[in-house]
Amino acid sequence: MGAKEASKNERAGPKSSSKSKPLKNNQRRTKRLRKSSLSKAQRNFAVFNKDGAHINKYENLELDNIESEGDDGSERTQESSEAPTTEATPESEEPQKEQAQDNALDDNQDYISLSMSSEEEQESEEEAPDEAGGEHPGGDAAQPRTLNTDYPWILNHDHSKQREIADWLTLEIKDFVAYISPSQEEIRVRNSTISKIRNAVKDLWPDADLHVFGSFATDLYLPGSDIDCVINSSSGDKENRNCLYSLASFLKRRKLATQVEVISKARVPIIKFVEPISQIHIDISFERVNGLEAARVIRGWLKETPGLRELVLIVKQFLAARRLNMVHTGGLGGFSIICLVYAFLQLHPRVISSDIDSMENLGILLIDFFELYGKNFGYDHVAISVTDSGARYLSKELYGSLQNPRTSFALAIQDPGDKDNNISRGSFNIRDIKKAFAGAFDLLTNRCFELDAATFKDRVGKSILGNVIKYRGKQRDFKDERNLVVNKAIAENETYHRKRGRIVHEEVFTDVSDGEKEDDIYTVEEPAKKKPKKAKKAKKAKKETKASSSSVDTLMGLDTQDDADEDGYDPSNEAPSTLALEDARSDIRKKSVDAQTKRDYWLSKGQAL
Ligand SMILES: Nc1ncnc2c1ncn2[C@@H]1O[C@H](COP(=O)(O)OP(=O)(O)OP(=O)(O)O)[C@@H](O)[C@H]1O
Ligand SMILES: [Mg+2]
Repeated sequence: MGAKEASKNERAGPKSSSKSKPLKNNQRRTKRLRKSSLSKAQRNFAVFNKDGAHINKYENLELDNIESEGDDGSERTQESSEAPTTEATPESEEPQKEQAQDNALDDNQDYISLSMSSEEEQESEEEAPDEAGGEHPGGDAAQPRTLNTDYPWILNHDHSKQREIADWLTLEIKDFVAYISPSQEEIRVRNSTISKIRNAVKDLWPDADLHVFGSFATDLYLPGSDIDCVINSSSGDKENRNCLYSLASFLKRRKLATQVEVISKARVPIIKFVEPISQIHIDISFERVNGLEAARVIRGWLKETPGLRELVLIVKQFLAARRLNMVHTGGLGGFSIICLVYAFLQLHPRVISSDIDSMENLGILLIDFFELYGKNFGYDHVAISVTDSGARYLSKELYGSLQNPRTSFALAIQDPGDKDNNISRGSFNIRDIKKAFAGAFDLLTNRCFELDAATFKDRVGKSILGNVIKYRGKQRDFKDERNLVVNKAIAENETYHRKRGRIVHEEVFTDVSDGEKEDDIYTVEEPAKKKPKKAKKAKKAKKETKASSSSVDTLMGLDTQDDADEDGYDPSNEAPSTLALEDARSDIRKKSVDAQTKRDYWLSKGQAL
């Protein structure tokens, strides 16, 4: 079956006659769960819990050991080619298939298996003690593994007495986020790591400065996340092969870098290395400002969007645990995850109409997120646009630059900093990502119904979130100490933007260093012969194609007659140039809210059953 055909079937949604009976039961359960969350009335789901479909598919799986990639401690400098940006070949999909088989999931192709979650976890052999004395989800006492090691966030945090199962899941999400949020020490280590590298960079190139962007500059990092940096200089000439190698060997000589890789031929040339004291992975790119601008935009989103940080961290961990977070293997990178969750919250009918408070309904929202992007989203036709002031759906037909030339079944997210850039174009393994989301929806809802039907006694020590996420690694405290230590990456990014006032793309150099210097003596490597700087590629002129007659339902992948739009609003009829205007955008969102409220389209589609 071709990608498009498969996708059409997938988009048929819950009303498709091909849906099996258990799935219908499952959908009914979900709807009830939502009602439960909204009305806060106690409901009994036991009647839906008789088909055994709730059994946790992960429970009997042995944890697979990550084969460490280049962690032999040896330093290496290697030339890597550009990461693939097109759809997966059958060969490139093979490792994940093998992994799925290793995990005995071959009888359950809907789910993507769990694996170890982060670099930090690869190194840790420690097992968290079973302080809560709880059982593994499902309560199989014969499990050979130490209990609770996969979901340590429930230690001493028992929510099993919650009347509403959805509230239990919300509280677990908050616990998970507190569990993996950084301690003072972790923030200090990141700060000092960056200071050391910045000082070294300034020693090597006095006209340059190092800035941090990515998850450290947005507070969206997991304990094992890398730090993304960029070096900008007043001469603007550091993005070339010679400079990359000079910096790599300079950092090695100063013992600031091990496991060094120079990737000079990629679209965005970088050097990658591990800082030996902190063991943090660092990526350094050169002479560009878009990441610094994106960090500011994302922090703005975080301020105005309750629940965004929580859901992003959960989805990040969810994908990391399945190795679906690495763009070079077709996974979904951190930036794409942020945009997906932001768009989801910005366009969620009940969030934008203030029907629900996001922070009090994280559980329901997580389930909705998995349902939307796992089951209902129309990947073939819909692109996602996120800007510094909101999100909207675009018709792919209107935005040719966001389309994948090889397949229509691809995630398309418009870069907030460049409307012609699809930031998720490298995520060619969207099929597995979608499957993983769909599987998580089923597992989470089934788990909710199972526990709702259980006695309070039987619930003790159980986890809902643990059905889809695990976290293994050094045991952590539940300390979110971000308010106790300044995150220097954020402070410096704010300074950067204050100094610049606004980003001028031609002038990328802004010095925000605090004057810290290292005293040690070093030898600056003689720079290799300079090559003429490559002329920057001119942006491709993109012609937006004619407006199509796609309806909101088509865009949402809910193209059914019953869901026909009552108010006739069709965003695809809006001229893209108009859509880009601030006023028009808020107008569109308003219209969109009305349409969504009237038809309550994807969220409430099942409540009709
Ligand atoms: N495809 C892309 N197009 C443009 N910019 C990108 C793209 N991918 C990443 N970036 C830039 O790099 C930054 C870091 O991206 P990354 O995917 O590492 O996310 P992250 O928030 O740092 O997550 P993680 O903690 O997983 O590393 C983004 O904030 C963005 O500025
Ligand atoms: Mg990053």
